[in-house]
Amino acid sequence: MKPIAITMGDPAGIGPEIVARAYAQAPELLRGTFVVGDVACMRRGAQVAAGGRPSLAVAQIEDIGEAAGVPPRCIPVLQCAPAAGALPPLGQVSAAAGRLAADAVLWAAQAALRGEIAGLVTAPLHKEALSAAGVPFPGHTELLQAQAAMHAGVAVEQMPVRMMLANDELRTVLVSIHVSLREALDAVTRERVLETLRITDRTLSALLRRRPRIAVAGLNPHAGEGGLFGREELDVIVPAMQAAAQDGLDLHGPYAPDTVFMRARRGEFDVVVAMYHDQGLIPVKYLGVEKGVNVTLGLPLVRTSPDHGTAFDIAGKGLADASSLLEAVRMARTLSAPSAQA
Ligand SMILES: NC(=O)c1ccc[n+]([C@@H]2O[C@H](COP(=O)([O-])OP(=O)(O)OC[C@H]3O[C@@H](n4cnc5c(N)ncnc54)[C@H](O)[C@@H]3O)[C@@H](O)[C@H]2O)c1
Ligand SMILES: N[C@H](C(=O)O)[C@H](O)COP(=O)(O)O
Repeated sequence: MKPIAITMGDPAGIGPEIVARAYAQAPELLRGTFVVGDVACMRRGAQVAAGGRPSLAVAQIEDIGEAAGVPPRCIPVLQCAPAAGALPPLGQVSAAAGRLAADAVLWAAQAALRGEIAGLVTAPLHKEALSAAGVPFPGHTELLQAQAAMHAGVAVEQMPVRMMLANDELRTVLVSIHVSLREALDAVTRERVLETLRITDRTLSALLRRRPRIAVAGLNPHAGEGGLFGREELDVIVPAMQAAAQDGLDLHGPYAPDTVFMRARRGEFDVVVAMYHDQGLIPVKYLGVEKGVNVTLGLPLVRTSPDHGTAFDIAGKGLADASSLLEAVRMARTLSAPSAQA
């Protein structure tokens, strides 16, 4: 079994401390993983996670093969880029921290695309810090899409990906992600909705080993109420669903966005396709940021992440919960099992 890489995230945030806490809380689950990032930042994270007790040791490894030889209760860390000159201050946006976070993700993406690791679990990075570091992508999803497209020698448009957020009760897949709400409305096109339905069906069929029951949220209040409150359902979403239904997809809706998540949570559907970022993510995060996992669908590699961000307000205070990161590791293991490959 190939190892899973855990990227450290933005070192000014809670990334390093939740990674260290995960190794302390769940050593069995973390067996066969290693961290990609900065050794000094991870040592600081391990001390924060220990909260005054002796912290786990951080063992610097030089290559992937060394991870398995690290003694128990040590965190294997691969220094993927030159070490940070000074530790980035906690809780602040900085280009230096954004650069360290990006370097780890780029390293792990390349390793995954070369087939050297089973997948990557990404601790949260800060999008403003990423931008300050000159990285031309808003988040992991777009960065990984670009890396995968380059690796495959195709244009980014030919490597369509989608964000899924999932917990035990609810899954949602988004038609668009890191764009303004105005742009998100323009992104509700027949082609994008159809592509989202197809990616959702393909990935969840592999995961569930049966066709998923896909509910589609409308865009407008009450899913347009027959055209009274907007026509996107009639003109865009239904035609996309009709095209997808020709391939046998199990589709339902479009339903009123304010009740479709409740219905899915009760078990009526396996997943809800949401028309934009907040429509889909609020219901999942509201159930608890400690439960959700972010999965990028459509990539030729496994990538999962906690559903929360860098939490600058609590970074370094020892308050951060590692549960979502642990769920992300569990999900990465499930998805990297041969039976789950789409
Ligand atoms: N996977 C990722 O890389 C990822 C995911 C979401 C957000 N982000 C980024 O993180 C940055 C900050 O985002 P935000 O402030 O909107 O959301 P956030 O999730 O960082 O914080 C929201 C609230 O939840 C709390 N919180 C978050 N994670 C927690 C944890 N593990 N334990 C305890 N409390 C926790 C925070 O303290 C804060 O009060 C932004 O740049 C955003 O884009 C990154
Ligand atoms: N949209 C995600 C969320 O709000 O949880 C988050 O920004 C992470 O995005 P990436 O996985 O692309 O970094």
